[in-house]
Amino acid sequence: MTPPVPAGRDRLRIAIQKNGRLAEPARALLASCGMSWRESRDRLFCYGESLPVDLLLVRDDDIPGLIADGVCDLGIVGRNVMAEQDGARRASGAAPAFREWRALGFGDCHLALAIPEGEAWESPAQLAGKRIATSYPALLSEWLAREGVQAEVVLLSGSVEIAPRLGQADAICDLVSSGATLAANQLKPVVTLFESEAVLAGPMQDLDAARGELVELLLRRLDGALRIRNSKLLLFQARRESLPELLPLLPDAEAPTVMQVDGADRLALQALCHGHLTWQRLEDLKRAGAMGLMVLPVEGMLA
Ligand SMILES: Nc1ncnc2c1ncn2[C@@H]1O[C@H](COP(=O)(O)OP(=O)(O)OP(=O)(O)O)[C@@H](O)[C@H]1O
Ligand SMILES: O=P(O)(O)OC[C@H]1O[C@H](OP(=O)(O)OP(=O)(O)O)[C@H](O)[C@@H]1O
Ligand SMILES: [Mg+2]
Repeated sequence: MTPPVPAGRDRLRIAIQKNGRLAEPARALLASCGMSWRESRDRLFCYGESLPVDLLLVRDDDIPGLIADGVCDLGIVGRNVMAEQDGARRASGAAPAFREWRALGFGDCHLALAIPEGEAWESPAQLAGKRIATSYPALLSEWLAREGVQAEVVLLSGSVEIAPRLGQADAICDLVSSGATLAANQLKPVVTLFESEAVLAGPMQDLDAARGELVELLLRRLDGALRIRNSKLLLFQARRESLPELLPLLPDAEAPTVMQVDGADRLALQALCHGHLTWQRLEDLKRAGAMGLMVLPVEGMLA
């Protein structure tokens, strides 16, 4: 394994999930910012080749703590994990030690309270004295306190949805994405406690000067990558009189570039669209007078 760089290092270290849902998208996002790595044989540490930015491959639960301890500078982790650990620190009187630096737009899910399908839901008050199974005790306890409900929190590290069937709990509080796991366990969601996605997590304060510049470069590239993630460049020609009908069909476009085509009664237009360019929209544009429509992927962008 490549030896860890000693403290006071001028390289940047980013922790990402080793395996699991966020592992691949996190790597892909960093790679789209121009990073490449040499992997160690044990695949726990990746030495940055194109930039002095190394990766630490870990369990997602460890990422906020690694940032808090200064072992790594930044991390990519679910907002749910960060908020839970932040809540646990708050409950124990510890100061906040990490914060969300950027929302990354993948790993969407939410933390929901769910009860057996056959039961009626009226209000949180009906949970008084009940047992609720969860892997998110801090977030659940904070919600119960806000609602003024006293219930028993049953801590499980996984397979939470099965707890009611096993007689371990009366309700559950767990992550939901498609809702398939709840449905398969005859549970229904009744309250959303928390909305989550993957985030870039970092310390509360800015990084020291040596690594500050590297972080700025990284954030600049990351912001560019996030901005163009769903963006497409739209090219077409049109007659000037079609513009009033065409432009309202491009509400998500940055001010389109309009050029006169030499020797023709035509304009050439170029628009960077940030929303989804559906076939329907392209057909609407064609009907409104767009000619020779072309949709191009955007590879990179620096604001
Ligand atoms: N069903 C889901 N759909 C979408 N995103 C999810 C879903 N479940 C979890 N996530 C998000 O992905 C993150 C990682 O989920 P994963 O299941 O890979 O974690 P894990 O089993 O705790 O992994 P690790 O082995 O690293 O501890 C979660 O913390 C959450 O932010
Ligand atoms: O709404 P759905 O799309 O069904 O997703 C929700 C499920 O996904 C996660 O579990 P995961 O599959 O990661 O299993 P684990 O909890 O055992 O890690 C989460 O804990 C839920 O159980
Ligand atoms: Mg985990």
